[in-house]
Amino acid sequence: MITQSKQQKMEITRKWEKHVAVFAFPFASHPSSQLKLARRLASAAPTVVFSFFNFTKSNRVLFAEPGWDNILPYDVSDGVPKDHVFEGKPQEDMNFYLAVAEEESRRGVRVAEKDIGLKVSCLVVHAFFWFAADMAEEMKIPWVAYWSAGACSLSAHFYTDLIRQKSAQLIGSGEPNEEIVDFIPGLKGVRLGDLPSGIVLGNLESLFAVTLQKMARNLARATAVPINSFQELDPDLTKSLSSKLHNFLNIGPSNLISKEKTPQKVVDEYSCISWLDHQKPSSVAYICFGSVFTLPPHELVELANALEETKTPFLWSINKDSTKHFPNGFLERITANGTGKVVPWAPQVQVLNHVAIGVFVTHGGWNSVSESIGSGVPMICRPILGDQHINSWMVERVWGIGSRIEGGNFTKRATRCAFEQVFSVSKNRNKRLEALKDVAHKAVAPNGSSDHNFKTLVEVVTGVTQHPTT
Ligand SMILES: O=c1ccn([C@@H]2O[C@H](COP(=O)(O)OP(=O)(O)O[C@H]3O[C@H](CO)[C@@H](O)[C@H](O)[C@H]3O)[C@@H](O)[C@H]2O)c(=O)[nH]1
Repeated sequence: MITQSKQQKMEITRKWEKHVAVFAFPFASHPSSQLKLARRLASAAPTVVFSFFNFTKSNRVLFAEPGWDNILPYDVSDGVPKDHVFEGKPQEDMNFYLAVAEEESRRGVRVAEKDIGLKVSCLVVHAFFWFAADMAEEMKIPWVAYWSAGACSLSAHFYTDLIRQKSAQLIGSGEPNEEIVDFIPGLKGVRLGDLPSGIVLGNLESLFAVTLQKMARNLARATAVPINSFQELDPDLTKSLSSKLHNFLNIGPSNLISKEKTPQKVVDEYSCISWLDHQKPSSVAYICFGSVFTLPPHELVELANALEETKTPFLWSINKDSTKHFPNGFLERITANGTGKVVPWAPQVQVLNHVAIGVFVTHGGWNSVSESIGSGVPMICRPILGDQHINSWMVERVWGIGSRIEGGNFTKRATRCAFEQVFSVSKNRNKRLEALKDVAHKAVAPNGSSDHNFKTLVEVVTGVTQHPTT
């Protein structure tokens, strides 16, 4: 069902020159990443109206702040049958939405076109929604497939068919995780086990894996494929994908885009910044596994024990429910001696930019990796799912700006080693990290590579020509 807010009804009465539909992938940090993109586009083209399709709950949070007259939120159904009881199966909620996403999107477009009185002239959708290729063709308009992560994961998915075909021989022998794949352009030497699940390992029949394979097969039909990265980070991958896709455009990282273009209020409800103000420079481990993931309880215990034993000051963003797995008395002890702070949410970008942070312990979600690079903070990665494995491989093996936890899981010994290593290096700062941070900032600055690519994207989406920034 598609709904409208009161404010929306008022905005609809305005006269717009064009109408662009944005389909968010309504899980984890994807809607917020796609709204950032919509805001950049909306501010570059103020006479164009954007209808933004997302779940009700997420729209309510994302659109709590007013100020974006030309982005109108539309709520879509989550596809979950009435009275359904969730059993905690993997990707259960995602599968319900994937089953209805095309129907909801088509219905959404009809409703928004009627409301606004203007046909949609471009589809800007999460790349997962490959069905938009058919919609755009029928509507004779451009399909812009947005990849909210890095070139490494997109590349791995793009070559799914080739990897499956070539790795059939590899998989038969020994431990498949360890097999080296040397035929993906720009990803030489990666192990099968470092590729996102659903390509050759994991459940290849799942709706999500099938969706990603269809995305890969259809992506060359897109008019543009913008990604949330900067081309200097992955020149070889960018070259390879640019030769296969139309307008493959690195337009990020979005966390460094100037505040005027995507303003957002910084909320520090749990006083993380003032706590960090009292810590020594480069001394604190910031721990966070993204917006949805949690560690298995036994690893959470190992990590907590290692923090206490090494007396490493830490700020840990973790959902309240998971804190019940902490070792006995852990919270009381760290609060009493002041070595740590545990919060259900932290203003991560501001935290990472704080001088007290020495390392980021992360799951390797793309936004977290980008934010760490943008702040020049080294990472200890413990990937959990999806692209996090390949992102973490890049962090350690290609960019040299962090390490993966030895053995893939937190143990007291592996965590101690990782802390010792990272804190000894950070005394004279990782030079590679400093260089990447600098390049990332230059890419999004006026006339930088990402700024330039974004102007091309604005022209594709809105038809409005963007001039070089003076
Ligand atoms: O206390 C917190 C926790 C998270 N965040 C923010 O939440 C986002 C988390 O994003 P990300 O690191 O990408 O993790 P996920 O939310 O897990 O993101 C999903 O989407 C990403 C982009 O496609 C993928 O790379 C991930 O694997 C996938 O899980 C970041 O912007 C963080 O700054 C906060 O601000 N405060």
